[in-house]
Parts: sequence; structure tokens; C-alpha cells
Amino acid sequence: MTPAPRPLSSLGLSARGGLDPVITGITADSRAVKPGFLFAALPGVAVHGATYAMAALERGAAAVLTDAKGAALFQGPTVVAEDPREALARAAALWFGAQPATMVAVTGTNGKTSTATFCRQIWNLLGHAAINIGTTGVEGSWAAPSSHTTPDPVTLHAMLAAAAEAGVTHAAMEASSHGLDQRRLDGVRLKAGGWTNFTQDHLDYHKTFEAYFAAKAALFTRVLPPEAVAVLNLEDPALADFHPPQSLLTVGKHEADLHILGQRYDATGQDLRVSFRGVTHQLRLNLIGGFQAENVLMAAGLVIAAGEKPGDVFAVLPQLTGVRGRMQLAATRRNGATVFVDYAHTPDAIETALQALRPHVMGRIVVVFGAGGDRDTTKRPLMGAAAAKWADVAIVTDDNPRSEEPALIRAAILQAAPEATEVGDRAEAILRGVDALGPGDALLIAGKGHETGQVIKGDIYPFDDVEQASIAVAALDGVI
Ligand SMILES: CC(=O)N[C@H]1[C@@H](OP(=O)(O)OP(=O)(O)OC[C@H]2O[C@@H](n3ccc(=O)[nH]c3=O)[C@H](O)[C@@H]2O)O[C@H](CO)[C@@H](O)[C@@H]1O[C@H](C)C(=O)N[C@@H](C)C(=O)N[C@H](CCC(=O)O)C(=O)O
Ligand SMILES: Nc1ncnc2c1ncn2[C@@H]1O[C@H](COP(=O)(O)OP(=O)(O)OP(=O)(O)O)[C@@H](O)[C@H]1O
Ligand SMILES: N[C@H](CCC[C@H](N)C(=O)O)C(=O)O
Ligand SMILES: [Mg+2]
Repeated sequence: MTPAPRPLSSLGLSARGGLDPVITGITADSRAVKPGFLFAALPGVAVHGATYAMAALERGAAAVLTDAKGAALFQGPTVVAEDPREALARAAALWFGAQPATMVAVTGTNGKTSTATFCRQIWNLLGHAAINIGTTGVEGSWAAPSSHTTPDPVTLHAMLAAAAEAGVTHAAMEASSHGLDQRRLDGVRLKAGGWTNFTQDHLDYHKTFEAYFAAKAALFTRVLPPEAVAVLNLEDPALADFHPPQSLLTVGKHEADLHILGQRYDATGQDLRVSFRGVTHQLRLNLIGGFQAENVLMAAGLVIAAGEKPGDVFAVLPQLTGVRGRMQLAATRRNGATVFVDYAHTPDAIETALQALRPHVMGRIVVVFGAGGDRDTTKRPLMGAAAAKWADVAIVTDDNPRSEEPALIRAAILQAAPEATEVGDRAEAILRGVDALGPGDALLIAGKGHETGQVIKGDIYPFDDVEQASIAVAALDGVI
């Protein structure tokens, strides 16, 4: 529902010369401007949005929000902000207004989608209308697609207001480092924030580990209010020395508030003994992979920090179901071999996923994986090394090469995995992986998870790892 027109000043903004025009909408894209809109001309990676300010004004923009550099590029009603991205996020929060009453955000190199999804499932199981917002879109009691893990502030606040108006009271969202760096979350009212882990990814954007860390730390140092709760995974040494302004609920290590006392794996999941502030709980998780227990504990910590009773939360954990494309059992061969689809696309995730699968597998582990184009190039050999170390057989293939030459991406991986087999066509690579499986073996198809497309140059070709796994098993085992 479109909010009613209102004066610029009601969005916490003032234009040069004391102008206070009536605003009818907000956008950061000049092509979406309608008469009366506030156009946010943001400093971008490729271009300064103020390049399009005159086009926006010609389309009837009532005012342009930008920084000093942008303001020098045009003439017209101008709001100058030191940080226009943060000003836009706070204006979007005021413009759309309604947000679900109880919200948490989770950051970290890996585990965000899993944790946010488990938060939503726990809240649903406790009777709340809840959603998770992130890489898999908006899921739960209200659904919507999302082009980003962390949507831009105008899209995000429109989502939150629509969900609240639809009766959603609880929301868990992923705070990506890009999203935090670009202030996309700055107007969101959060009760708790979680940090799963910190390893390598996105250095193509942040350039240094320090900048990557600072972007994620900002969830606590800038976005979360001091009265909120910080849920930190102390298993990760990078976080053990992080001291946010908020009170802590720690998970992971034995001195943490919430930690695992014992873990026993079997073919369909795991049994856990966990301790929460001295009280022991025994529970079953029908989820494959130790990392899933870590994510479940992070989710339990966030939901408890946001107000739920610990006993109620632990009681519903056995009902949690797997997250699409995260260690998802996609197919089983006639000889009993299993095929899993997972989203691992960083060195740590490849290592974690392969190690996590091992206790559930009697025989060999085969892995099929690649690395995304137009992303962090330095992680490619590290991914190759992780696969070479932790899998028995590795097949290197394509995964969203985007604008890059696929063979060069594969070569960068193979230089650290000389024993691996190179099969550029992903469907053929999966078929070869399935064909290699003997009784008790397992295949891990990693990197694309829930994705339903292969991004090559500017096009997206339909491709679904789960579907390809079933096709390969049917073709080889004669099941139609
Ligand atoms: C690198 C990056 O994150 N870029 C994001 C950023 O673009 P930008 O500001 O740098 O855009 P730009 O192309 O330089 O343009 C500058 C400004 O001019 C405006 N413009 C541009 C053209 C025009 O005609 N008129 C106009 O007004 C643009 O709207 C923009 O505000 O702001 C845009 C608007 O919000 C985003 O769509 C865009 O995401 C790009 C497409 C992207 O691929 N981002 C990925 C890397 C990303 O954000 N990934 C994370 C993490 C993923 C994960 O780990 O799960 C995510 O949260 O999804
Ligand atoms: N706690 C964890 N520690 C290490 N690896 C993990 C953890 N949780 C998940 N993974 C691995 O990372 C992959 C991605 O998990 P998930 O989608 O939950 O992470 P994410 O942080 O949302 O990723 P992205 O930033 O790409 O959206 C999983 O498929 C698994 O291989
Ligand atoms: N299969 C995807 C996974 C990464 C997606 C997301 N984390 C991003 O960086 O956009 C790729 O490598 O292209
Ligand atoms: Mg995600």
C-alpha cells in the first residue's frame, strides 16, 4: 500500500533554502521517479547517482537527496547529507512506517540463510506469524521474491510494512556485508543481532579482511540499538575478541551461554545434548551436518534474546526442517549411495560441508563444485585446496561464470587441486559424479544450493542442482 503524501521534513530531511516539498514516494533509481518523488542520488560503485539527478527532476522529482559531491553535479531542490545512504534508510523507515514488532538480523560469512530460516520456523512453531528475509527471498507467513540477500532500504521497508500490514509480527533477516556497508538496514528496528562466523568471502568488494570485518561489525556498532542483544558464536576465534556495545548471549564454546555438550550423528540427522545457562537439554535434529546444529543454536539464541522462553524453544527444535539447498538430500541411487545439494561457495563452507557430511557416510565422498564469476577471485584456489583435502574425489565445473571466461575460473581452482577432474558442463559434471558412486558413497553438489539458474554473461539459463541430481540418478539407475 502506498503511504500518503507528506512533507519532506516528516522524513527527517530538510532541503537547502528551507524548501519543504510534499513527497509522494521515494526511490534511488531515477528511472522509477514519479512526480513528487524524493530521488536519492547515491554514490555508487560504478557511477554517482547524481549523474541522473536532472533526469529525475525532469520526471517530476520534488527533491534530490545526495552528498556534497553529488550536489555539485546539478541544480534543483537538494537535500545534502554526509551519508546519503544512511539518510535514505532512515527516511524509508519513516516513509513506510510499519515494521513487525519483533525482528532480528544475522550476519556472518556463512550460516545467515540457515539461521534466519530456523528463526522463522521456531517462531512459526511457537504460534507466531513470522518471515525470514534473505538469499532465498521472503519466506514464511508472508512471501515475496528478493533480488538481494539484503534488499535496498526502499524495497526492504516496503516489504516490512506490507508484511506487518498482513499480520506478520516476527521477522529474521540476513545482514550481508554489502548490505551493511551500503546502509541498507539502518532504519530497521531490531531486538537482537547474531554473528555466525567470519572467514573469507567478498574481498572483491571489501578489498581487505579489515574492511570486511568492519562492515559486519557495524550491525552491532551502528545498526543495533544499545539495549538490543548481541548473539555471538565464540567458536570463531575472530569473534572471541569482539566486544559489541550490547549485552551478550554467547553460543558455541564450552564457556558460552548456549553450547553443545554432546553430538551423535546417524544417516538422517543427529542427537544433541546442549546446555543453556546451566540447564541441560537433550534433543533430536533431523538435519544432516554439524554446522546445522551451530546454526540452530544461533537461531535459538536469537529467538530467546528476542523474548521467547528457552524451554519452549528447545521443545520445538526437533520439528525444524532443512533449508532449501543447504545439505539437502536430493536423490538416492539404487545402490544406496546418496546425493546432497549444498550452497557451499567459500573455502570454509566447502571444508565445513565436506567435514559435516563425513560422519553420515560409510564410503567415499565425491564433490562437484565451481566458483562464481565476478566475485572474490582469491578464494578459488582455497576452495580447490579444501575440496582436495576433504573429499575423496573432486570434479571442478561451472557455477555462475557471469562475465568471466569459465575455463579460467576452473583453472584457478584446479591449480590447487591437481588430482581433480575438470568438467565444464555442470549437468555432465553431476552425471559423472553420480556415476562414480558405489554403495555407501555420497556425492556433494556444492555452490548453487537453491538457485534455479546458471548466470552466463548477461543471461540466466534454467539450471537446478536438485533437479539435475534426480535426472542423473534416473538416467543411470533406469528409473523413469
Ligand atoms: C556491488 C553492489 O552491491 N551494488 C549494489 C548497489 O549498486 P551501486 O549503488 O553501486 O550502483 P551503480 O550501478 O554504481 O549506480 C549508482 C546509483 O545510480 C542509480 N542509477 C543508475 C542508473 C540509472 O539510470 N539511474 C539511477 O538512478 C542506481 O540506482 C544507484 O543508486 O546498489 C544497488 C541498488 O541497491 C544494488 O542493486 C547493487 O547490487 C548489485 C546489483 C549486486 O550484485 N550486489 C551484490 C554483490 C550484493 O549486494 N550481494 C549481497 C551479498 C550476497 C551474499 O553474500 O549472499 C546481497 O545482499 O545480496
Ligand atoms: N555455521 C556454518 N559454518 C560454516 N559453514 C556453514 C555454516 N552454515 C552453513 N555453512 C555452509 O555455507 C553454505 C551456505 O549456508 P547459508 O546459505 O546458510 O549461508 P549464508 O551466510 O546465507 O550465505 P550467503 O552469504 O551466500 O547468503 C551452506 O550450504 C554450508 O555449506
Ligand atoms: N553460486 C553463487 C553463490 C554466491 C551467491 C552470493 N553469495 C553472491 O556472492 O552473490 C555464486 O558463486 O555465484
Ligand atoms: Mg544467505
